[in-house]
Amino acid sequence: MLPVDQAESILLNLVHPLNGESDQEVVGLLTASGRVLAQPLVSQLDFPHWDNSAMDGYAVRYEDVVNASIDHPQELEIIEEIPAGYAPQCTIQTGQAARIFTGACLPKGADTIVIQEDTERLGNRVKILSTPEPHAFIRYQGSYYKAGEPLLIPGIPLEAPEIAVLAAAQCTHIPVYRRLRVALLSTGDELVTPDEPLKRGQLVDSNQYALATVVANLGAEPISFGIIPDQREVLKNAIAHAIEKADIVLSTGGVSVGDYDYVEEILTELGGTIHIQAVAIKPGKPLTVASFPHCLYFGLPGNPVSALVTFWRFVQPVIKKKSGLLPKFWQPEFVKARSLQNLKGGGKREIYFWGQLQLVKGEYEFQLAPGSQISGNLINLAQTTGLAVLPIGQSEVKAGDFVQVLKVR
Ligand SMILES: Nc1nc2c(c(=O)[nH]1)N[C@H]1C(S)=C(S)[C@@H](COP(=O)(O)OP(=O)(O)OC[C@H]3O[C@@H](n4cnc5c(N)ncnc54)[C@H](O)[C@@H]3O)O[C@H]1N2
Ligand code: MOO
Ligand SMILES: [Mg+2]
Repeated sequence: MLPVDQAESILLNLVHPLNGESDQEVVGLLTASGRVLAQPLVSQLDFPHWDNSAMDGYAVRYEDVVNASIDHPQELEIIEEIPAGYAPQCTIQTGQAARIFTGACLPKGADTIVIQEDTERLGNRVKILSTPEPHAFIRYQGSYYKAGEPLLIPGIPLEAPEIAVLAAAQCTHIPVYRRLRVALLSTGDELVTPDEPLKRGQLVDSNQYALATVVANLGAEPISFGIIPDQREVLKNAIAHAIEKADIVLSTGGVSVGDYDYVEEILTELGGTIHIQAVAIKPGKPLTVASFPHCLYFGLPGNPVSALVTFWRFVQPVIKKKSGLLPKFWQPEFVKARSLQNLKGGGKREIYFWGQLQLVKGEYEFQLAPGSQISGNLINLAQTTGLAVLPIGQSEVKAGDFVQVLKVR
């Protein structure tokens, strides 16, 4: 059995991220959400594009209002009104001001904005009732970003803030990495689909649906191969087909030591290189990983909790890294949390307990899912947001003590 951290580093070293040139496609602003930027973005626009006012008020020359106060108001002549979107025509001379609104261009000659709350309007004149700071409320051209500098770097996920930047930069054709194709297949003679009547001994294939969900949530494209019976040749054909179609294959079941556990043998027969056969993790020990020239194959254990735990711990960072994301976006996120229950360790495997991670008064707490923490029990897996980890050699975490927790959503 490989230690968890060794298995993780083997896996991450096997990942060849998508190529920013050959694996890119172009999407629009409204379809870019959740995608990963594939090329650096540079704008030819300064931000702000023009010197402009941050407030509704009057554009003035600072020297004209330097001694203004309620007792000694400074009176200026208003020579132009400048709403947002309008290009000012006049130059402000000594003794003059322009009426100006938020976002409107600063007129030539003016260097300061006086907010309208500090003024009194008298027809085409304005009394300035207090001295502003020099350059007050001016948003200078290029003060946020100068044309030609790097704006967005490849490998970042595109969400609302980045899409706002892309829109503002008039980038309407966005180069993103293509979606990863992730094939899913469930092995097992006992399995039926959720809409089939259950006969004695049968079980619904829940893994396929769980995995399709987590894969899609990562922005990849799940390709379902359905349920494959425990028949060597049928399974071999299905696996061969999946490897051909996908960047990553996730099968569940058939990786332990039972007579019908064929996955590893088939992977070897198909020319795969086996990198991992078992990991010292509970649940999830029989995790099997093989590589093919264009595909990475994960044989996840069949038990529903084992399948999801090994997905979260090993497959998720692999999918993220392969998708083109920068390391800070694919590295697993562990947090320190106060355990609300005793967690019992022991044995030869790193133990993953499932439950809820909640932030209480600035500190994480881990609430163990009640009921049986056994890999066949998917019922108490609902609402899992974190996995508390007990390393090998640690016999327990007492209620109230801290434990490392892997965030899973
Ligand atoms: N003698 C030993 N037996 C087992 C060992 C062992 O070391 N020695 N390891 C156990 C561990 S740990 C696990 S985990 C399982 C893994 O088994 P497989 O990956 O071979 O999976 P199966 O045997 O096919 O199924 C296990 C279990 O999961 C249910 N299952 C399978 N597929 C699905 C699915 N798509 N959706 C829902 N549930 C599924 C299946 O019915 C079985 O109950 O092996 C132990 N055995
Ligand atoms: O590894 Mo198994 O997943 O312990 O039940
Ligand atoms: Mg088995």
